[in-house]
Amino acid sequence: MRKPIIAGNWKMNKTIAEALEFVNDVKDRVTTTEVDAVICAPFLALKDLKEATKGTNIKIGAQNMHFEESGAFTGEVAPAMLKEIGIDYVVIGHSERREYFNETDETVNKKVLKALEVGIDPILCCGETLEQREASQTKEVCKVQVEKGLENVSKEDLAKVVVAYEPIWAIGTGKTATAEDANDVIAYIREVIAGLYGELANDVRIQYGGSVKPANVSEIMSQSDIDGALVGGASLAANDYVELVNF
Ligand SMILES: O=C[C@H](O)COP(=O)(O)O
Repeated sequence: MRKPIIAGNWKMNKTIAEALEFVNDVKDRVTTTEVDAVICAPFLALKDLKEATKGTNIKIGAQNMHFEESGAFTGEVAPAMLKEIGIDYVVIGHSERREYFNETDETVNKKVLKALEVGIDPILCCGETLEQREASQTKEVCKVQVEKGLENVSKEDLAKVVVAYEPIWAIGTGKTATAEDANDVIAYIREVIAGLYGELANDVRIQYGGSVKPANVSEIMSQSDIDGALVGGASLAANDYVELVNF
């Protein structure tokens, strides 16, 4: 049985003060232990958020990290720096990072491997553009991104990886893939993982992301292969986050 995982991805939103106000508002309302409730926040707020959520059911994730351990990489954050403050998850290869910060399948793979090595669970993102969808390339694009992202991940580590399927055209646009469409692609992604790891693919949690909100989360979560959601915009409002997690 795969434990559902609902992760808010705040992107470049919320100061430390705003982040703390948010968790203080939601922490007593995120009581379920049947769902992994995660907040992926900007780097600066992570340490304070970890402290503020101690003893609660909320887990904290970063939105990126470098794959090198240390060195001359101005402006970057190393895996051990996140591990030191107890970060639980790290989003890797979000489409915004691929588009605006030149992330490639190769760097994504290096980051996935490094996260696993230091003991942080990676959320590996994949998804197609509108152009690719219209050219019926959705599955092929996801296949390549997932296969390359998982290269050299051991069987033992596989279940620590969360995959997030986010069709780019559905991110922040208000357009959602139908729950059935999303499930179809996610079931296909599971087949791709099964092609690499056999039955262990059944232990991998795969999220859907793209305009998920309280009004559509239960329909999305009722699908057979969808194990969670990676939520941008709607995760910024405390009441919405609580509703999402308690879908
Ligand atoms: O990481 C989250 C996704 O990019 C979805 O963002 P959204 O919920 O604002 O569409």
